[in-house]
Amino acid sequence: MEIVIKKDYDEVSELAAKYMLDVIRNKENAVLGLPTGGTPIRMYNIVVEEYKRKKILFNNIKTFNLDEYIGLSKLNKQSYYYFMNKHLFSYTDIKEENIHTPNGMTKDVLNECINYENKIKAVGSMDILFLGIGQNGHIGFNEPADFFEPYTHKVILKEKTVKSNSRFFEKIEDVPVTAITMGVKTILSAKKIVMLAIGETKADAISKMVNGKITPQLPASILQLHNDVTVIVDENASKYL
Ligand SMILES: O=P(O)(O)OC[C@H]1O[C@](O)(CO)[C@@H](O)[C@@H]1O
Repeated sequence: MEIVIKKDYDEVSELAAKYMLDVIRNKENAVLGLPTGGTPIRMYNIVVEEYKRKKILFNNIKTFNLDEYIGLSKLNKQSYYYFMNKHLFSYTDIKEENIHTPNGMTKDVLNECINYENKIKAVGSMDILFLGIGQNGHIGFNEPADFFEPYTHKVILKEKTVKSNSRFFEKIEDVPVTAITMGVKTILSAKKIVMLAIGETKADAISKMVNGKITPQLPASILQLHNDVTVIVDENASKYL
């Protein structure tokens, strides 16, 4: 695991964006795995700026998002599909059929999970996957648990996650308590993984992920098994390393 400590959010975002831009420049039909949350927003801004300077194209890029809330439609402002459009896709020439997020409105969640997993397998593998990390060490929506869930699955969100994500909603009761997420094997199947973490609230999870034992109680620790992971943190998130 390569750890890169940067001064602040801007520097973390610039390096993360560089990883994304390098992949897009070198492979016009690259497959990107993408996160939501507050952390990657500046990275997406930088990528959009580069697109606007006509330096990159998205027309053959395929994307797979890590997760989606169950019960929120694509038109819902809190859905992760909406988030991705707002921060990245709507500025680019990406084709709608190349954008993939789990369908949170499905009537058959199990079937949707299998379909999503198959769609990822069908493209071979993600060239690069970006991750944030929850304060409890979750990746995607893989919450601390007694065992690792390998493939795309339904998850019941932890109270801490619902509370933390309630900052994006009007009131906490509006936060969905279930979601569909890639599993840990899905995540590990990406050729390269780049994790971004900002702030002291992530420092404990980052330290356990890097130096602790591999355990489903800290899902991000599974990344120790991948041979090409870069973790980009600001000074605050590196506090316990
Ligand atoms: O970047 P943030 O907002 O701190 O979120 C961290 C993590 O939490 C999630 O938003 C889900 O709770 C993840 O998608 C993300 O990796």
